[in-house]
Amino acid sequence: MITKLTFDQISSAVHDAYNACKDIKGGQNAHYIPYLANINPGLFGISLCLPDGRLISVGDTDYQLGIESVSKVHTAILALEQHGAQTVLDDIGADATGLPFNSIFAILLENDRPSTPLVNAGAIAACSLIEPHGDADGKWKAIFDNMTALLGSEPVLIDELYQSESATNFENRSIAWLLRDYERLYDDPEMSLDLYTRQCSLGVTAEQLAISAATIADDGVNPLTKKRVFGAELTSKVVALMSAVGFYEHSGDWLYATGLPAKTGVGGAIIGVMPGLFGVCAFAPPLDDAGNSVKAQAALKHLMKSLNLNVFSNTHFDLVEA
Ligand SMILES: NC(=O)CC[C@H](N)C(=O)O
Repeated sequence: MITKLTFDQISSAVHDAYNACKDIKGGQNAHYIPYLANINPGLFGISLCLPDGRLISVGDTDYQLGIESVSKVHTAILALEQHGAQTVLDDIGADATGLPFNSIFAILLENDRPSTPLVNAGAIAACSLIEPHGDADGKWKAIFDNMTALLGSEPVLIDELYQSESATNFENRSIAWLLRDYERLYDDPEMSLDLYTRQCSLGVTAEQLAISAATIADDGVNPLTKKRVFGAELTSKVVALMSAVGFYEHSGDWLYATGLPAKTGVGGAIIGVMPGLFGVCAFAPPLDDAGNSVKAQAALKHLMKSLNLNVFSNTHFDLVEA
């Protein structure tokens, strides 16, 4: 079924979601990363980007937030673009772990495979896969440039966050060396870990993240810059990865409740992709027990319900002029 929607109707739905959720309490900032523990828990914003580049933004959508695990999507895209879908499946995997994002147990259960580039193990493995092999500066440039192309503008490294994470990421260090032992890291472990930590420490706005989500929804063409960032055949792979594990151990519940393929980060952002329709980002720092923003989840759930959209249903919308 095709629903006709105007820009104003979509804009109202975004504003309604904001107003309905702005007073929601609950959750707490990521406490294990000192920088994130101290950011203002009251920040909240939603930004939605349409394939024609029009943006609808409400709230704190120009606040520079820590991208954290949302960056796993961006670097997975780069690994897919550089190596192809089959190599990423063979070398990393695409399975949901059903376990927390930093689970070492998941690596053991998955018979030595990192399992998916959207959990910590697979994301560190993805950084190890990025070309040019053995060249930390060259790899960082590739990760940064790819991120910039997806966002449509440059992110900014939040040095304090990078230092904060580097000083406390002992679990991720264990993951990197365990993968090394299983021959599931494809470059130097400390270098791969550092690249991962650095990409998680990039500062981006909710608006930039919505544009990157819209680039995925738009089959790899950035709706603002109009530049092709990745091959259209990769969209379904990226959306499949996000659907399978975007909310870690809560991924099934999320997808069942909302029908929105999405990916969270402990900085409080969630990006959502409706292929062909829009990319969206909601942001609020307090998290649930799985590390997913409480308020951003509520806002995206509200939005999907009021637009009557679901990736598993046959309702699509045609954007029409009023
Ligand atoms: N889920 C997340 O956003 C986790 C990212 C964080 N940098 C970590 O590795 O723990």
